[in-house]
Amino acid sequence: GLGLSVKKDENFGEWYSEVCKHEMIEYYDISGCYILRPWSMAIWEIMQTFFDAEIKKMKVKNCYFPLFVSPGVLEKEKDHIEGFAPEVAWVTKSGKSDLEVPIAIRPTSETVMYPYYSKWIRGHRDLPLKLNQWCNVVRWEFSNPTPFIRSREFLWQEGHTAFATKEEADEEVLQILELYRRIYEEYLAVPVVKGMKSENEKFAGGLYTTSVEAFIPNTGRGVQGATSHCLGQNFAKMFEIRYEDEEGKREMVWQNSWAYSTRTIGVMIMTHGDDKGLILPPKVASVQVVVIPVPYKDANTQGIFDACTATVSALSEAGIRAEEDLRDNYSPGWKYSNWEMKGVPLRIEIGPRDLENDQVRTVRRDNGVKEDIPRGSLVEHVKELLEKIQQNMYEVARQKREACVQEIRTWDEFISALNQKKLILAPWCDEEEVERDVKARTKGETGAAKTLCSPFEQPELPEGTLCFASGKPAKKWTYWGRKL
Ligand SMILES: O=C1CCCN[C@@H]1CCCn1cnc2cc(F)c(F)cc2c1=O
Ligand SMILES: [Mg+2]
Repeated sequence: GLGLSVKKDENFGEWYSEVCKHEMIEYYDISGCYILRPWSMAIWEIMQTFFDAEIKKMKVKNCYFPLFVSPGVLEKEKDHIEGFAPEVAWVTKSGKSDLEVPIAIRPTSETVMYPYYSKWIRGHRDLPLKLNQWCNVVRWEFSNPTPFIRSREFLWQEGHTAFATKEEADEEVLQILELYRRIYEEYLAVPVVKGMKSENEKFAGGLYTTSVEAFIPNTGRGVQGATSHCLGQNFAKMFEIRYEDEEGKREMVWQNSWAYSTRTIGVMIMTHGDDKGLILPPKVASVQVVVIPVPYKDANTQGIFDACTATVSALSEAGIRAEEDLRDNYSPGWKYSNWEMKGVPLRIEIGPRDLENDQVRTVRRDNGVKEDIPRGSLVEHVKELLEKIQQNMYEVARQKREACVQEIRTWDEFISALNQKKLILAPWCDEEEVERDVKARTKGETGAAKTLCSPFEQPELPEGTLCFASGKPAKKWTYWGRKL
């Protein structure tokens, strides 16, 4: 049928899968792989256009490294790879014959790129080196595949930069993190928390990891939105990436790496969708306004169609992404449901009365509000409406997320909040052993609780506040929760 077979609050997993199938993705015959159809690819491209322009302002250059990794190099990284080894996909044959040596498919590109960073970086004039690539990566994950959120192949950008000083690296980590916040909050209308990952949750190969964290109220689960790592000099040591400084001394470089992926689209769908389907934030909607004729038996049908076409061209000339749906084999009602399912943020209806009054009827997808606006002030009205929709979607999502935040002080309060699917803010002693202990004590079929991040914006931590889990003096406020 046309509608969704389940409600978002009743069966979130099934709801999400059905919503995704309304032209965002198609399931593929290899488990964990999905087809990105134009309706979602357009979202990826709009974000890419923004982010690519922003990193170019930061003097980052795009490049492209091979998909294949030779085993020697991949295994060079004992510590950070060993945990990931089961996820690495290998090419072992070509045609009928076995390859002499199996070749890995990149799950991330440090080991592909850094041998060449070592070759290219000789003197301090070669720094900073700032490269990015837009590509796919493959991680043969075994936990439940979810469209956009967890797939065996996904699209991302991965930035890899090298500096002479730690100060430069530290600064860039936060500049990139701010871009990730903007992608989520300004484009996807999804509120995120900026913070530092714990020692346990950070990228093991790096020095520290910062991230933007989202939260899905329906499931009470946190989801890592994007990461920006400072790698310190760890990879410089491993790959001999040194430069000759002004005094002729050979110094190791300081490096960062940072990524966001098509997971962003899944977080947006989960955050905004409702029981009528997708709701697209106007900033990332490939069709922001759909214009639908409402002909009436003997009324001036051609006049109505012409008004629709004129409306679309007026909006398009103003830079608004508008489309008319003049298909004569579907009723207006069917079209309303179809475009609501696809999440088009604003609908314009033009019927006989609208024609007479030289007006159009607008209907917002986010809150259903209808408004008749005169054709004369169409463009500025629609621009205003799209901005209001964008802002409203963000505010609503932010209020829903804030309603889930629970500040706790004791273990019992922690467990109770966890069972109520809350986003938990707790005073923590910041000891790795304690985080491992919390994971162990909260393990269950719905997954253990772990730290999401320690927010840069720290609430007041009164002297003498104790860690909720260990009873030791708390050092910081940290968000905890189950993860998607
Ligand atoms: O997260 C980023 C930003 C972009 C560049 N990479 C870093 C760290 C990636 C961490 N990571 C994440 N997943 C992995 C999966 C693997 F199979 C594997 F061999 C290695 C990794 C792995 O290193
Ligand atoms: Mg992983």
